[in-house]
Order: sequence, then structure tokens, then C-alpha cells
Amino acid sequence: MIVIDKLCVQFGGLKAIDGLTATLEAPVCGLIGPNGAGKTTLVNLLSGLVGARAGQVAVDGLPWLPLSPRQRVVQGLRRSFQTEQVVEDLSVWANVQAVLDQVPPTGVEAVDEVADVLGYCGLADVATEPGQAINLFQRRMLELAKALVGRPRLLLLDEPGAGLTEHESGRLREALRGIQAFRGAQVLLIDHDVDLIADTCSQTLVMDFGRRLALGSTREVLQDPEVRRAYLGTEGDTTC
Ligand SMILES: Nc1ncnc2c1ncn2[C@@H]1O[C@H](COP(=O)(O)OP(=O)(O)OP(=O)(O)O)[C@@H](O)[C@H]1O
Repeated sequence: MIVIDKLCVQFGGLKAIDGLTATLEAPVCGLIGPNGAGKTTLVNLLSGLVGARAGQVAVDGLPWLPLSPRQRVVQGLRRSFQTEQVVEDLSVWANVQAVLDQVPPTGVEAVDEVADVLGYCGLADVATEPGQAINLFQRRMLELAKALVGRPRLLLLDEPGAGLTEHESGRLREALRGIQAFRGAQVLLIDHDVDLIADTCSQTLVMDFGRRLALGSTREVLQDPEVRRAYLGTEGDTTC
């Protein structure tokens, strides 16, 4: 559970996050909003890449902002980026193993841990292929596999579904919905694909101009006229 209290992040005179208060408790929580709303800044703040000017954040009751980026990883923070960070000349297996080498031991044999997440992500058949040989969908799933090793607590996923076909997106959604049961970790999911958010997130935070525009069940939030006006641009239409 992520508890954000009166959070402010400022770049010079620009308030990228402006007094944000929100409790995110769903297993998979959506984060949406127009361009420049502050979504990536919030993810950067949770990762430790930018600092807060004011406010507090707690993750599962742990005061989060005093921790260094490395300490956050040790505490189970994992992150994927809009552009995948696959090492092209390492095998799929070695890409995952490289992350496992950087996080605290879990007590499970590394070989079992890597095999487990590759199986979960549907990558067992390409485990020995080099990063450069796998397709876009497999690259996206490899990013997910890397985020799942070594007792993750919180996954921050930035547009994991970009560029996928409907069928591939369906497989990704299934994997996202199962993460809490598989690893006990919470997911914060940024995506501009409202269908993906609606299908995987039971709770969604909508940001606009660094502020909270809406927070609640995804179904209600996506039908909120203010959200539709600011983000979806379809105030009258209630189908999402
Ligand atoms: N390092 C930075 N220095 C200065 N301004 C920044 C910096 N990072 C973000 N901003 C500004 O902060 C505001 C919020 O940006 P942010 O990238 O968090 O928005 P976003 O909701 O993720 O947008 P998008 O959907 O386009 O990725 C924007 O006005 C952006 O220009």
C-alpha cells in the first residue's frame, strides 16, 4: 500500500506535483492523466530519482522518502521504463539473472527463481536466445520478468503495453492481474491505454497539473465527467 501525503515536487518554478494526497491500495493500481500531468514525476519520486520539496510517502508502512534509491530496491522496488532496458547480447535468462544478482538473496536457488519468473512470463522457450533475437512482446514480458525476481514489493510499470497487438495485450493483462498472487507485490501501472487500465486495475489515480483529479474504483473514475473532459475528451459518452 502506498500512502502519499501532501506531496510536492518542484522543478524551478514548475510544480510538477502539487500537494498530492492519495492512498493506493489495489493489487494493480492505475495512474493516468494527460501529458505533463506529473505521472512520470511521481514514479521518479517513488524510485528516488527526484526529491520531494514537501510531503511524505509510506510504502507498506515504511517511510519511503528517507531511503536511498538502492535501499528502495533492497526493500522490493522494481521499475520498468517506456523504452525496454534489454541487454541485446545477453540471453533472456542472463538478463533476468543480472537483476537477481543485484537484489538481496531470497533463500530460493537462483536457477529456480529465474526459471519460475521466465515460466510465469511465457519466456521459458526463449531463455537461451539473446536479447536482440526476441520480438517486442517478448521484450515487454522480459521487462516484467526482471521486475519479478527477488521478492518485489512494488512494481512501477511505465507503459508496458505500448505497441502490443490485442492478443499480446491480453496475455500481458493476464500476467499483470496475477502478480499479487504470484509474488505478493503491488503494481502501479502507467498507461495511456484506457482499456488496459480498465481491465487490470481495480483502483485508479488520475492526475492533472500535478494534482489529484480523481481517485477511486477504475470504473467510477473513468466515468467521472471531469476525468472524461480533462483526459479522455469525451464528456458525454459513458462507455470506456
Ligand atoms: N527534470 C525535469 N526538469 C524540469 N521539468 C520537468 C522535469 N521532469 C518533468 N518536468 C515537467 O514536469 C511536468 C510533469 O511532467 P511528467 O513527465 O511527470 O508528466 P507525465 O504525466 O508523465 O507526462 P507524459 O504522459 O507526457 O509522460 C511537465 O510540465 C514536465 O515538463
